[in-house]
Amino acid sequence: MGKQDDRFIPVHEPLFETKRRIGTVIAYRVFSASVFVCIFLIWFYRVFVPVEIDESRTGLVRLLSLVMLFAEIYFGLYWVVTQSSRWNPVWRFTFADRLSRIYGNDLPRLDVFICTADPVIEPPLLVVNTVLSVAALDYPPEKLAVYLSDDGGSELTFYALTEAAEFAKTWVPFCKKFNVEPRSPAAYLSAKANGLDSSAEEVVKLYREMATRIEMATTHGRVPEEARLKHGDGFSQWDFDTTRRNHGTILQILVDGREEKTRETIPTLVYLSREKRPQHHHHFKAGAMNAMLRISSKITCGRFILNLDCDMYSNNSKSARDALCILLDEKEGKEIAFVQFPQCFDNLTRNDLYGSMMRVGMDVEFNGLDGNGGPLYIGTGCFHRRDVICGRKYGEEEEKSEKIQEISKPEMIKALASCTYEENTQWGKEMGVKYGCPVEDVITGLAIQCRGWKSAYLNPKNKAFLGVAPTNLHQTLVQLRRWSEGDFQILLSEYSPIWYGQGKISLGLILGYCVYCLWAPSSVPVLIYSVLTPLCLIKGIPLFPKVSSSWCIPFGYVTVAANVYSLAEFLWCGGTFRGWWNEQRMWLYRRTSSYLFGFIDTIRKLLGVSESAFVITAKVAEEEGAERYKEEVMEFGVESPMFLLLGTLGMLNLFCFAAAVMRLLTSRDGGDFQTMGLQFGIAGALVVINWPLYEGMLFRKDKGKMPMSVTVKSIVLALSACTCFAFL
Ligand SMILES: O=c1ccn([C@@H]2O[C@H](COP(=O)(O)OP(=O)(O)O[C@H]3O[C@H](CO)[C@@H](O)[C@H](O)[C@H]3O)[C@@H](O)[C@H]2O)c(=O)[nH]1
Ligand SMILES: [Mn+2]
Repeated sequence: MGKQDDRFIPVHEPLFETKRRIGTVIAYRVFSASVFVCIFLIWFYRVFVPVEIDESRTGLVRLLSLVMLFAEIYFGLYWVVTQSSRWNPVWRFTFADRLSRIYGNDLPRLDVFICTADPVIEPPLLVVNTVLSVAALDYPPEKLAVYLSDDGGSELTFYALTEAAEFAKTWVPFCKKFNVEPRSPAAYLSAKANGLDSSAEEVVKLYREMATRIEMATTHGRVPEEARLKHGDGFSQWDFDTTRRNHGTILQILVDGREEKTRETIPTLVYLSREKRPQHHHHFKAGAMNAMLRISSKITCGRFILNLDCDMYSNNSKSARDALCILLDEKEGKEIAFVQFPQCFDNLTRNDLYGSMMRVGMDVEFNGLDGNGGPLYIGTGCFHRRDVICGRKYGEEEEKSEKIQEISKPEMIKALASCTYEENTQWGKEMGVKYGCPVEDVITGLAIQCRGWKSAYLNPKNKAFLGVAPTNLHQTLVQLRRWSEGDFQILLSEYSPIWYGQGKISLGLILGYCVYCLWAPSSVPVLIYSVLTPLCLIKGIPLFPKVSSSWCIPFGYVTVAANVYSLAEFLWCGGTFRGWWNEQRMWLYRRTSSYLFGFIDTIRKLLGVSESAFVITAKVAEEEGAERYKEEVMEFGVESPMFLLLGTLGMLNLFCFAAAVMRLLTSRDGGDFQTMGLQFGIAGALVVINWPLYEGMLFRKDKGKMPMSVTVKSIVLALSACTCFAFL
């Protein structure tokens, strides 16, 4: 150990504390047990209580009840799995003042990695705001470095970054002097929409001018000549034949904190566009992260790394200090590999039409995971230890020395981001972020935990980072398709939490991972339920016990208890009733479209029929669509197989329910209701929840309605399904 390390003297004052809510947990466990008893009764009913046989169709009825049994076993077991994330939740609280007292400004180096991939989908101005927000973190600038990885290889993004480097000289000192929050200029401006202090006016004027220049350049697709002259050495790295999929490494250190003169004003700022060649796989974001890990090791070599998506700006300048309270804690902190903050968004409406907020996930489930060994790494808003993400096992000695031995020549550093550098190395396997999975971050975090590490979840009131969530139905479903597919692939991969995690992480955490890994296959039972219930309703086949039978009680209890509980939890997390209702709709749509496609895609990949792709999520909404989103009108608009499926299921249910109600009204004794009351209930609820879909298919005229072709096909398919089933 060198002299350098004297400041890391052991301190016994804890830098954070962990709290539990014993009373709530016990109450929850009692409730949970009561639900489980009823699930068990339902299974018992399906297996042992003979179905009422209508002579003519014994075989069919037996088969149907077998299929229902399968679905209910899946639901029940999945429910047991989800209990892991509510069984033992913890909350972490940090003592940032103690950190300041102990370390002063002598904090370890922190490198921030920001990924961007496409100047159209991810506008340079948005990226630059993220960069500026972290450049102004409450952290000593000589210890902070910001790396922007541009997989789009775009001159426009580079140009925007040069502008940001200039503006940062005003912005960063301004933020620190006046304690500005949030520190993304755009977010600051919209927060201060009514009235600025005089001190801010000058700065804001500079920002607006810069924003105009960047936006002009973006709309015209042309970098201003002045900028080209000023940053000649940067722009000269673009050749006339450079395309996003074919170019050499472009590396430019825009602000170099290693040089004396810039010290203590703004952090180091680096632009990187790693080499890309058509014959080499670039491994999407994971590849970008690994290139940054290597490049930064030769420039600033921060001991800690913060990873952000290009749309996730820092909303709370204290987040780095909060994270360090955990990572630098002498006792418990030592075993924690990464600190994950929640993924929160600032572009959503109150009732969160597409359930993008993942409220319960972020305010309940992640605390539950933390109690079981630590949250997943979700790819953004996460602080890592450099050497752990690079492969260090728990128990091995950490390399704390942060001295860069010598300043390497740019050409030598650039070689680290070449296409061939990783050949015959462990990069992407045992080192760095793992390759080959659409949710590379989750599998990387899991592997870290399997090497003996824990992770921690920090969710301060003042949200640390805010990003952009998709605000239209199709994009939401596409994103969820990627996630569900990726998580299911993990389950089947060699790193499966079930067999790989066995004995390495706690049972609770294995189950915690399974909650997500089983998203894709849970599409199957939901599909069964939502197809069979309405079809059997018109054919007059009862699937559930009679309304008068006491076997109805477990079915009723499970349904009511689960929904009342989920509503209460949702409201407790700050949601609205409409928000909850929207989320229930999305619960259904996710399962019957995204997850189902994710499931099918994974199977196809296993059979070698297709390959993984990463569909980048759009960060700007088209104007008319954005208006509709504000009014919380559901957006369809595109022809998509996922919509065709949703449309068909919706129509099928509508027809069946309508037909059954007609029959009920014309019959004299209401016998159908006696035997099929629960089915009426389910089908009725489906009609109500699908209402926005019916509006989009049948009544709306705007551009966001369901395309006519999808509507027609859906109706034809639904009618054919009804007819076929009727003749069965
Ligand atoms: O080839 C690529 C593709 C994507 N990205 C970047 O990866 C980030 C995430 O991509 P995005 O399209 O925004 O995906 P989301 O669905 O919003 O991302 C969520 O899900 C991903 C896993 O699917 C995680 O990696 C992300 O951190 C998480 O925010 C963005 O900054 C992109 O610029 C790259 O750098 N290179
Ligand atoms: Mn994103």
